[in-house]
Amino acid sequence: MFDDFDLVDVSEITNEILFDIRYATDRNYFKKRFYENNICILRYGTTKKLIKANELLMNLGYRLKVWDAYRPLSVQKLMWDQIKDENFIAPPWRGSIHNRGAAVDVTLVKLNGEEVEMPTDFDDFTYKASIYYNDCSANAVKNRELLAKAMVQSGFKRIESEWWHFYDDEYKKYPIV
Ligand SMILES: C[C@@H](N)C(=O)N[C@H](C)C(=O)O
Ligand SMILES: [Zn+2]
Repeated sequence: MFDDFDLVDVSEITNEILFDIRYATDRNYFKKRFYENNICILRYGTTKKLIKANELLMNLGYRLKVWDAYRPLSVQKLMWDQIKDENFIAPPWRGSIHNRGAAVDVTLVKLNGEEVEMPTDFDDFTYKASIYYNDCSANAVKNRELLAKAMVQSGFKRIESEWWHFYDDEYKKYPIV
């Protein structure tokens, strides 16, 4: 039906994953709406991996909630202009894996959608967002690592500076669009 390269609306492929695309609202670090539509777009190849991670988590009583997925390069430029810190935002001349439709910002919720405790909220651009930050509750660390284990088992990689950010380990086959 789809080719791995196709950019798809993930909600048309699965209804098991929740979406709260923060940049389609002003509930984000920038307090600004960047996207016109509240749609989660990813490469189909990446979507299949996300669905696998969600299945693993559903077996444990959780599911994924997506905060960000494909991001146009024009938005990357606007964000870079305000942050200019490569720990937290990819510079537009290199491009983000979000711009390839192969990175996703996700958190864990219970099956009924109830939030679970995590070390920080989305886009906390401080050391508290690091995957090595443990000066928070043991429950928050446990939930962060549960999320990461399911994502990594499904073909994603982590970055050190943001616990919610995961990228498809085959991202290089997808160009920036
Ligand atoms: C802006 C932030 N949510 C983000 O996505 N940062 C990563 C590193 C990126 O820009 O690729
Ligand atoms: Zn991200």
